[in-house]
Amino acid sequence: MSALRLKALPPETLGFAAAAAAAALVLGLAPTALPFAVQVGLLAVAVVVLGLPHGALDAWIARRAGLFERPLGWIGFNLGYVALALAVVGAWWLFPITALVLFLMISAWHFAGDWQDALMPWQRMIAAAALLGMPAVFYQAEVASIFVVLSGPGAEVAAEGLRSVGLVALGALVPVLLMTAMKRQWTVLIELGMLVLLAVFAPPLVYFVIYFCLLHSPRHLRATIALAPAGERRSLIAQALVYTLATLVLAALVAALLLPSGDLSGIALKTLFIGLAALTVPHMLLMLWTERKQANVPA
Ligand SMILES: CC1=C(/C=C/C(C)=C/C=C/C(C)=C/C=C/C=C(C)/C=C/C=C(C)/C=C/C2=C(C)CCCC2(C)C)C(C)(C)CCC1
Ligand SMILES: [Fe+2]
Repeated sequence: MSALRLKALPPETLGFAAAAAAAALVLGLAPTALPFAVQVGLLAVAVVVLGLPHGALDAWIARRAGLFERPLGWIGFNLGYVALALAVVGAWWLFPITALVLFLMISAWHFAGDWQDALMPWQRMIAAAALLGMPAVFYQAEVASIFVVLSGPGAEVAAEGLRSVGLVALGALVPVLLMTAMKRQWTVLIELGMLVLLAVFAPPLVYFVIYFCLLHSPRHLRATIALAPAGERRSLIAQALVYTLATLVLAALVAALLLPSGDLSGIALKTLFIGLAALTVPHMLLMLWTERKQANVPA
């Protein structure tokens, strides 16, 4: 067996694995260490600081890929992005449970991209289904009550469905893990293995925050920054900052207009996840478009 050299692993794999191991250990020993309101606070801060910036470079990616060139094109891109995001918020308002289910499906597709270069499409599908399904397998009541906050009574059905998907995906993940071990794909093996461990020991929001903010977002950010010429990196960071702040202002406005006052965790949870769902649609469409363009397939 070839030696596993930690230095050869991508930095986000190391950071994610270390955080997952620490969280699993602490929460395994003291399962009630993090009250729900603290988990929501953690999620909010981490998503803003580490999660949002990975989409905040979308305008830069779009320009680089040739989606627009002139200032008018830039305005059109921004308006189109916001319009798509608002359409998702509208759809959630009208059809909350269908929107939640679609969000889960689109997210699985999007997160499968984290293993684009390492796994075959069917393996990626299993990995993504397990990634989203595992919290519902190990913490069904918690996932059901989060879904009810997001989409109202009746959304427990989505948690039950997700649990079934998670159970099947967990079974199917075993041969995928064995194959990655046989092929000595240590990065994927560590990431998927630590996800399983984390899903068992960490409550769903902590699980999600560690995956999304320490693996998904940094991987995407690192790939984007690597594309930029060294001289452009400063302006890239400035852009990420401005777009992140703009997103916060927009989210606060939409939440203030649409959400009735109530308990703070519920409002924060709704703003965060419905906000992420809203941003996912334009964010993912852009990723799809640029991938197709790179692969030279007509979009
Ligand atoms: C460019 C632009 C902008 C910005 C943007 C951004 C900043 C973006 C971002 C983006 C992003 C940042 C995205 C994200 C995504 C995310 C996702 C996709 C998520 C998902 C999730 C999930 C699916 C979850 C699930 C769950 C729950 C809910 C509970 C528990 C359990 C579980 C985990 C299962 C603006 C608007 C300013 C303007 C225009 C242009
Ligand atoms: Fe993403």
